[in-house]
Amino acid sequence: MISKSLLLPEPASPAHICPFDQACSYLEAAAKELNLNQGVLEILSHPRKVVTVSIPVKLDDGEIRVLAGHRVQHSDVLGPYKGGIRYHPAVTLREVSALAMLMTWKCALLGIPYGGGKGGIPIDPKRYSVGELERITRRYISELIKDIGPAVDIPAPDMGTSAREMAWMMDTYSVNVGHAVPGVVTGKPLSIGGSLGREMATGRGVMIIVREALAQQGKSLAGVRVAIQGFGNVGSAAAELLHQAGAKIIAVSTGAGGIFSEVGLDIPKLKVYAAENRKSIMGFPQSVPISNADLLTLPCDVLIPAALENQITEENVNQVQAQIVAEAANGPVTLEANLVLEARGVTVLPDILANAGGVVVSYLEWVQGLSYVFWDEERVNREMEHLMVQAYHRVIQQSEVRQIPLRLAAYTLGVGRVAQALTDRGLYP
Ligand SMILES: NC(=O)C1=CN([C@@H]2O[C@H](COP(=O)(O)OP(=O)(O)OC[C@H]3O[C@@H](n4cnc5c(N)ncnc54)[C@H](O)[C@@H]3O)[C@@H](O)[C@H]2O)C=CC1
Ligand SMILES: O=C(O)CCC(=O)C(=O)O
Repeated sequence: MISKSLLLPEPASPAHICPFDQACSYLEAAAKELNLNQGVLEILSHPRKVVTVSIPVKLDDGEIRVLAGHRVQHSDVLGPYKGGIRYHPAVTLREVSALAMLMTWKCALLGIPYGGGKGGIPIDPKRYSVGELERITRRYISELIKDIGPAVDIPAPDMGTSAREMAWMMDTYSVNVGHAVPGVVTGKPLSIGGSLGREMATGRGVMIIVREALAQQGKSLAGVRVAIQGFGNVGSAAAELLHQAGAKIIAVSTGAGGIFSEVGLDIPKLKVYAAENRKSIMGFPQSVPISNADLLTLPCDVLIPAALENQITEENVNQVQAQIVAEAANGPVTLEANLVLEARGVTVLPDILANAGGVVVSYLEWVQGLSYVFWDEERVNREMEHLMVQAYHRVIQQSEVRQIPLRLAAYTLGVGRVAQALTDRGLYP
């Protein structure tokens, strides 16, 4: 039995589904399948570095508040730590640590030369003004100056952050070191070295993986009924591209609830509606309201959770009707629910594969920045699609050869690659 993590506080209560314990369980299953050395497993079970900083911020009304900012660096065996920064009230050190570990396997699975990291601040960004968010972001990055950098640790957007925050981060880092360093973050605006295609990349990757999974069942995207939880960066891009490919998006949601249409939602119009209504989708013409809970159990072909972790659990898994669950979010299906879905023959496309389009285009952005040559969007999308499709087929092959489910197949590929590199490098002597 491994000691989970010496570096992290215990979860709040035994009943709480701890994302870090879940991530360790998946790692242990992969280690068992690979017959991995116990010492290697022990190393991979621990984040290499855990940083928590205080972020004092003066709010617009003069109040001083001190926030916590986390950055967890799980592994840099294959290259610089890589992963997004999340602004959400539910952020905890254990959640960020789990997400950092997932990034390590994701980058390894996709064959891109990065380790895994993740950061987060437990705030609801909707409750702060733009000025307050800028001050919070700049102070957070100032506190992390020595821990990040284009060859060290490269943040990117995650829930609650976007190109805007990446620009503030790039500027703060650059001012601190005395010269412009665009490569310190990815997911930046185009004006400072961002890549065409990054904004839609995670959703595009989800569409590609769903398309490949359907093709394997002899089906196409045309007419397939899809329900999507979360209509942010990932959910809305996936919805748009699936809609373009002929799928029928029957339901989408945000944290405030969802909307349903039996004939399918007009996604381009919905995107305009949400942009005009401060991201709210409620009241969209020719739709009826639906709760987030009901969305997950709708009769549909493909279910895409694209918001938070732990959305499909032991409690609701038996009501899930989709034949394909594509994990656009990180960790939306719990360990127990995953077992139930697998036993029922539902195809679960695991997060480290299904949502890897974002980090792949982050990598392409970094490559373009380092080479000072920028590509057109068609090339970015083509290169990303190539890497995603290759990874999909590697996972399918691993699953068939070892007779294991797709998640375990993906994990064995990611974990196996890192373990090999760790051993070749000499186990961090
Ligand atoms: N942005 C990226 O490039 C990547 C994001 N992801 C994952 O995708 C997921 C979504 O991220 P983004 O789209 O970037 O975030 P976002 O902040 O752009 O959008 C999040 C969406 O989820 C909704 N939401 C929040 N709480 C909810 C709840 N309790 N129930 C239902 N919906 C809720 C929000 O209203 C919003 O529509 C996260 O799990 C993230 O880690 C994964 C890979 C890359
Ligand atoms: O683009 C990146 O570097 C990371 C995206 C991310 O945080 C994720 O894949 O979960």
